[in-house]
Amino acid sequence: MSGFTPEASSADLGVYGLGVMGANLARNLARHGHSVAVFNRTLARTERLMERHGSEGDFVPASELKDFVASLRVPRVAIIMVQAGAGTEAAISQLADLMEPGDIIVDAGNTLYTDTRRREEALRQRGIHFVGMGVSGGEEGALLGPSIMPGGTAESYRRLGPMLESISAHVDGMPCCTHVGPDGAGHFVKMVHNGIEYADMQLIAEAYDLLRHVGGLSVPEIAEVFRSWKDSELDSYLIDITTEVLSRTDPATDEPFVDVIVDAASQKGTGVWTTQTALELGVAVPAIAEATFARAASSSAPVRAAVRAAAIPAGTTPREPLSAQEREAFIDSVKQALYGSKIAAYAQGFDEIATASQRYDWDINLGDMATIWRAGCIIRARFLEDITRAYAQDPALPSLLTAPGLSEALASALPAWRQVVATSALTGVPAPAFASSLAYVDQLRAERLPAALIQGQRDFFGSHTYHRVDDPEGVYHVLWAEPGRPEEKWD
Ligand SMILES: NC(=O)C1=CN([C@@H]2O[C@H](COP(=O)(O)OP(=O)(O)OC[C@H]3O[C@@H](n4cnc5c(N)ncnc54)[C@H](OP(=O)(O)O)[C@@H]3O)[C@@H](O)[C@H]2O)C=CC1
Ligand SMILES: O=C(CO)[C@H](O)[C@H](O)COP(=O)(O)O
Repeated sequence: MSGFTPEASSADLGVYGLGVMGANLARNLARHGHSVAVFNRTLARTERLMERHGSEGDFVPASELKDFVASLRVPRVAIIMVQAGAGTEAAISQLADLMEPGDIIVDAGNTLYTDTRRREEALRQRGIHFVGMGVSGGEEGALLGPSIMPGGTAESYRRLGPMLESISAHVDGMPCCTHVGPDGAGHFVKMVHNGIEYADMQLIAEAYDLLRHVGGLSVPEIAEVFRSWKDSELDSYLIDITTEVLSRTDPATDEPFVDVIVDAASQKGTGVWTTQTALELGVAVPAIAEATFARAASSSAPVRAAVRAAAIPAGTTPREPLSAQEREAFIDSVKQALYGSKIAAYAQGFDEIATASQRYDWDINLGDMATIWRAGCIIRARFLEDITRAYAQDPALPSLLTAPGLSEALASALPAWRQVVATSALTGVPAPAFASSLAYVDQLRAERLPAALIQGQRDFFGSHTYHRVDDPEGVYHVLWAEPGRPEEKWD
């Protein structure tokens, strides 16, 4: 039986959890010259890392957690990269019992920011810095340079920052890592990153579906369309990987690979958290919510089967093959609808971050968030350069929809976008995220909303009161049950 007993105080920092992300994060740190203590609950993973990659740098493996902690130089830094929920809770509590005031525990997994706030406060009472840190980039990003979003104290960032910035992705020499803000700010921003990721993926999937079922394109043709969008404002990692997935043929059946995958999208929770949190904060994120609901709807197999069996008719417009000219025009319209929807989805995500930053006094720099998402992470895209520029010009931008450049792009996309949403409704090829993103823009640009009627209804049934346009601060109520229905002004 093998076992590792490391030398005391021999490692710069440690990684606890050597699964997909943890192992690659540890390798990335070691490859950048840091001596990295490594520990995993199941020893086999530590052994595998050492066997396969032990020569890549200065690893300090430990079989026992107490030896792992003892191997860290003071003040100790331990990065946890384990399953969210009970696994993370267990790892934090075990580490905290072995650490001392001044030490730093980093939770680098996807964790709900309210848990991070709670843990940060509890560990602060014990003098231990707790850092909730978002990491994005998947398996490859963790190894070659992720986007890193650390929260916690400024003091902990002074110790962590240089190590994290050394292993993050870089754009024009700038690291895709910055101190996001105190306590749960880092995990909050990672959560919204994932919410935007859900929306972006759903929008791309809707574009694919419309091109296939309305445009009549074959899967390889759609792959070529996506490939050509790389030379446009839509250039992004998610478009790249979509092209790869659509270009694959299943070797067993010779069918397009996408046709052999069960059409039920899974989720691990970050889209739900982003949507729930937006509801709690009172921020509208319909594209993110719609993307999350679309995954749920796709996975409701019995409900889908029952409704399919009910033979509810499809759209009323006959789906005749488009002429070559119509096809090209439709492809361009879908492209514009995708870009317009994407701007709307990012605007929603940034709005959610801005609202939380105010609520929790985090002072998050939105321009910095766009900057660190330009490379390394799943939502990396050319378009993030525009967002970075927009916040550089006006850090207090009320909405990305109003940013110079983006508002013009939105305006120019709108006619085609409306056509695409109308076509989706008429043909019955669903495009919920395209439609809700469009409705979001239309709501925000409207001079008057029917919300006034809702206020009237609320006042009628529940005396919930309303404000008048000629006295916006005053509180009014109509005595609906009394003759003549007089209006009262309340103090
Ligand atoms: N995969 C991805 O693309 C990304 C994942 N993340 C986040 O990173 C974290 C790790 O994910 P990933 O590497 O994919 O997961 P894996 O499933 O590959 O690895 C899970 C790790 O968690 C450990 N673990 C589980 N339960 C416990 C426990 N009770 N006590 C101690 N250790 C435990 C496992 O140890 P053992 O070997 O003993 O089972 C293993 O090391 C998650 O929070 C995830 O959300 C973040 C960004 C991207
Ligand atoms: O954090 C990530 C990417 O940024 C993880 O890959 C996460 O698991 C993605 O979410 P889901 O599994 O719900 O699609």
